[in-house]
Amino acid sequence: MSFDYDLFVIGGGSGGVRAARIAAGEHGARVALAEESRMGGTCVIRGCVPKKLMIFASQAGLMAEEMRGYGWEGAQAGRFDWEVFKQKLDAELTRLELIYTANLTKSGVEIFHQRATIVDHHTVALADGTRKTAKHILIAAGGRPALPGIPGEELGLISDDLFLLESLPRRVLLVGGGYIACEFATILAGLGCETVQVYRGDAVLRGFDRQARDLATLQLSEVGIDLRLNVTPIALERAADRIAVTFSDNSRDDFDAVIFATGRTPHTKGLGLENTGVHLDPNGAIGVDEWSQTSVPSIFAVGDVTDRVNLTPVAIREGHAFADTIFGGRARKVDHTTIASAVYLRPHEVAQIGLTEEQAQARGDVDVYATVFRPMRSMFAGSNAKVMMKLLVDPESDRVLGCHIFGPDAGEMIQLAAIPITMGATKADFDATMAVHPTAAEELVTMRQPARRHRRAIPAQAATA
Ligand SMILES: Cc1cc2nc3c(=O)[nH]c(=O)nc-3n(C[C@H](O)[C@H](O)[C@H](O)COP(=O)(O)OP(=O)(O)OC[C@H]3O[C@@H](n4cnc5c(N)ncnc54)[C@H](O)[C@@H]3O)c2cc1C
Ligand SMILES: NC(=O)c1ccc[n+]([C@@H]2O[C@H](COP(=O)([O-])OP(=O)(O)OC[C@H]3O[C@@H](n4cnc5c(N)ncnc54)[C@H](O)[C@@H]3O)[C@@H](O)[C@H]2O)c1
Repeated sequence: MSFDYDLFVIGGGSGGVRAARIAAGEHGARVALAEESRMGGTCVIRGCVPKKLMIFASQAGLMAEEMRGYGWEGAQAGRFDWEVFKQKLDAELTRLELIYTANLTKSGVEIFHQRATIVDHHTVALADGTRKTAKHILIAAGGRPALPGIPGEELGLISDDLFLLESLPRRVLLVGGGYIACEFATILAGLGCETVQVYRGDAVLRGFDRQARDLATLQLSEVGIDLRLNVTPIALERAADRIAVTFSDNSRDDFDAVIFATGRTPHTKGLGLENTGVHLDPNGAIGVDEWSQTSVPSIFAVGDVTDRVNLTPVAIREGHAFADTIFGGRARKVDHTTIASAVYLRPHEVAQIGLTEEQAQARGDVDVYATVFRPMRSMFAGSNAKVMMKLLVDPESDRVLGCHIFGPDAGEMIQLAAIPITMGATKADFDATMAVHPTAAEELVTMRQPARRHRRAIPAQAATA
């Protein structure tokens, strides 16, 4: 049977673009890609990139405060001009979008700037009504913000909207305690908005190491965010030009904007999957095996649409491995077990790789090398901000099971620590590494004594046997 293409990719985000570029450019496959919005997807257009630039923009106040502590009398952040920033941001995103498009075209990928849906195991329909056939279809449709399902939620915004605002809200509510809520609370407070964040749990960033979570929770309050824990909104109403919110503790408050950062769901709705028999997980994610293959042999899926680990480098790696395996004659799987990530808060970031202390303890014996201290730079300026470094070590093998950092540029630090940890480094390897002085990161190679040792309790019967 002959097909129009060897591969048709649905979605021009991190995973789709990489798969298409490698399949066509490196392995000579005939590839087409459909993107219904802007090329580059979530990361480039409404995620990692604009978010990180906003983080950089938001730290002027903290920097000025620190510099006053160094003797720069009267140092002030000045007035932030959202319009100026947004013009520059738009130009930068357009530049990146064009680079993504040009790289695909250079690799020989045919691009369709429209929505695609699946008709059958080898056929895709484009929004203009044309149909294309392909030996393989790759779904890289990403994820979408999920709303909590409360009355009046249509009055709220989602993270996508934040990059399009005409002006910044004076008083804003962020709902959620995950990556996006914490990063955007930090950004908006840093840019001068009166920021309230509500989270239904007792410490933000569930899933991270508890000690790091506690420090992050404290920091959010210390940078001026009104963080309210164990509470969640139950209804939104329009009140003149504001939004009135009722919370689970019966309190009420008014805001200029409410932003829901209550998780993301795989973007599988309306994709035509019912025409294929592709198996979906209960949360709507596309079920795939270790080769990113769905229950239909000709259809594959990578990235957030599979809800494995929803991070850009993971989507990219999955797309690349798929292209190498199917078109490059090089079978490659992605190891999802040890993946570093960072939450870009200010002044200190949260970064992690491997097991948390709680997970390591549940797994068995673990030695915890941890230190919490005031770093030289901010302490000199009079700040109480604390840094945490933690290594979790298996006492039997000496292997480092996890590393957690709360501190300035923790994301940069964890990237480097991730190399030896992914290679299987032991605590002795860390100890053998000469420190770089004076840095905060040197603590990672100078912690000699465990702060605590967790030992699995031996059941009484086994102990006496
Ligand atoms: C605010 C925010 C900040 C983030 N920050 C970070 C970060 O700092 N670091 C990090 O690693 N990750 C971050 N992420 C997560 C990261 O952006 C995603 O994990 C990553 O973009 C997933 O890539 P993907 O290829 O799976 O999907 P996407 O990048 O979402 O791409 C999917 C594309 O498919 C298109 N599409 C969907 N359906 C169709 C269709 N039927 N036809 C045609 N086109 C279609 C969409 O328009 C979209 O462009 C962030 C996410 C958000 C929302
Ligand atoms: N720095 C980064 O790498 C980065 C940044 C942003 C996003 N991301 C990726 O994007 C994903 C999505 O981010 P996110 O912050 O939206 O999701 P998340 O899963 O990290 O957090 C969702 C938050 O919303 C809360 N929540 C969920 N349903 C709720 C409800 N009904 N009512 C009240 N609260 C509710 C959860 O308790 C949680 O605190 C992340 O998991 C991550 O994979 C990564």
